[in-house]
Amino acid sequence: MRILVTIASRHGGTWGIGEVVASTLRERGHDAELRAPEDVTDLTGFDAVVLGSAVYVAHWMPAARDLADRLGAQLAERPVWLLSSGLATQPAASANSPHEIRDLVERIGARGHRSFHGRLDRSVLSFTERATISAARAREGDHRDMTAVARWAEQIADALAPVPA
Ligand SMILES: Cc1cc2nc3c(=O)[nH]c(=O)nc-3n(C[C@H](O)[C@H](O)[C@H](O)COP(=O)(O)O)c2cc1C
Repeated sequence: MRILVTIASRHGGTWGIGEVVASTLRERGHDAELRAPEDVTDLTGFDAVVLGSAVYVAHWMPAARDLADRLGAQLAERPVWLLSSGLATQPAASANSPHEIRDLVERIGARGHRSFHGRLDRSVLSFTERATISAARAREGDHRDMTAVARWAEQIADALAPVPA
């Protein structure tokens, strides 16, 4: 199947998660394309979509939210999986606007949503970002679990092409 993996990322950490999703889907025989949401204008030709975003100040990035708004009807016609990447240490239910994700899951009938730990490198942050993050107790470093990402992508690959009984 032809699968679009579209990921909003500011500093590249979530994009790297998207790369692992796309390469895992390819290893499982799918034709996966990785694109930034702002480069996606139409879903024609794609059989399924993985849409994801880094989380900043409790929200998905505008480019990912904008894609969900612009192409909501087309997303609703296809199998869609959502992913978020952030460093929130609170339980998922009290962090990162779970109601927004829940609304989106319902609106487009997404098959699922998965949160993955992200990456924080203070040296690449802007002055404003550093000021924002200093109030939070976010741990510096790369906390991405690419094995877990690949496993999740394998489940998507299998759901789209079930092994015949
Ligand atoms: C200014 C700033 C605000 C952030 N806000 C959140 C947040 O609200 N929730 C969260 O889980 N992670 C938050 N993070 C952590 C990022 O989501 C994490 O670093 C992520 O991996 C960044 O992805 P990117 O490299 O794709 O941009 C924040 C990071 C920064 C620098």
